[in-house]
Amino acid sequence: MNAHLPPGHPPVPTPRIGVLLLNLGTPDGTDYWSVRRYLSEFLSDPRVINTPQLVWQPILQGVILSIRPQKSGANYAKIWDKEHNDSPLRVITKRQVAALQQRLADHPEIMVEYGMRYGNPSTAAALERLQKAGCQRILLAPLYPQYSATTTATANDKAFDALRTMRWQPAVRTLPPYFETEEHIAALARSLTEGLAGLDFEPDVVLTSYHGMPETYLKAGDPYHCQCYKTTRLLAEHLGWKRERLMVTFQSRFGPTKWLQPYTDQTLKSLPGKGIKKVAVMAPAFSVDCIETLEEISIGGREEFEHAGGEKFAYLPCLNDSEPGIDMLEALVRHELSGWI
Ligand SMILES: C=CC1=C(C)c2cc3[nH]c(cc4nc(cc5[nH]c(cc1n2)c(C)c5CCC(=O)O)C(CCC(=O)O)=C4C)c(C)c3C=C
Ligand SMILES: [Fe+2]
Ligand SMILES: [Fe+2]
Repeated sequence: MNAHLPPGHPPVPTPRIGVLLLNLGTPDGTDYWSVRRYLSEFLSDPRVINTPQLVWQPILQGVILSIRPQKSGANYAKIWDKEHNDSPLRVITKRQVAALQQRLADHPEIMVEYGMRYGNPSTAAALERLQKAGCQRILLAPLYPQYSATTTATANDKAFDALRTMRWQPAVRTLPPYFETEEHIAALARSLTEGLAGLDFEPDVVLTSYHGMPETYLKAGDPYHCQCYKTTRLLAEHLGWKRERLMVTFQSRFGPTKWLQPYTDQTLKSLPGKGIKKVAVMAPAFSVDCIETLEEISIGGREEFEHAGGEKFAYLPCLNDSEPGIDMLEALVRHELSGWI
């Protein structure tokens, strides 16, 4: 095609279609400065922290970023992927990209990439790669099943910020929240059933532990809370379980304000006293295992539960690049690309 271009004309790539998996991001290392850089970018996002920047930045840059990177860095070190010397969130996301690219092999024009909202690889760099490779149509796929302004919206915002600067801007679509889709619920059900089959005990209850958020965000209209409860209800219905076999809790509290309740840590501490001594925990707000699941729940939650008298504890991994997880991603992506492929 380029053979007919006049001298000096920029090359014209063959048109392709991009699928950009978007996730939250993670530090480049477990050292103080890597974690500080990441947390500073993350916690400076007004979609995440609603306090006016004039008030918030001195608190963040002064108090929080003096202490938290050390504590978080030590926690990241507990779960760091030694083989790849990288964060599990990035390692698993890369595997999702490779698996999805393979599943879409019947469409060689599709190019799958990933970008992070905070840290590396940035959303802007990923979009530039896609655009340079000739992707004139791009599906932005924030990998958060439940919508929240603190996750889905800010991931899309970041992508749109980058698109604003492009002379040849691709057409874009965004993946809607997929918490209630048949594909998502079926994937969770399969993953849960397979996870339970691998245990040497039958849990009295399964906790569906969702990342929390300040209660004020719910009151301001963020639908995340309701979408979490609906995910669990649909999962119970799909499995034919009594709803009480699944509990909804919220984890990863940050700061002194009231967050969505019931809290996962307090629930785990209280269950043994109520005679519930065997539990399994899954985390359906996370598409990929990360510090919040591998450290906070699988290590910390287990300790809290056992310390309170719990006898059996299992953490069931996220969908990650498992077969049910990639089946789901493939189906969601093919659906969203309809008319383009
Ligand atoms: C006000 C603070 C936070 C809100 C609101 C929030 C929402 C939210 N987050 C996720 C998914 C992830 N969060 C992760 C880490 C993380 N989250 C917060 C704070 C808020 N999250 C902090 C401070 C951190 C950093 C870790 C730490 O210092 O303890 C991650 C994991 C990143 C990793 O590197 O492994 C994910 C994923 C969701 C779904 C969500 C929705 C309400
Ligand atoms: Fe978070
Ligand atoms: Fe609600």
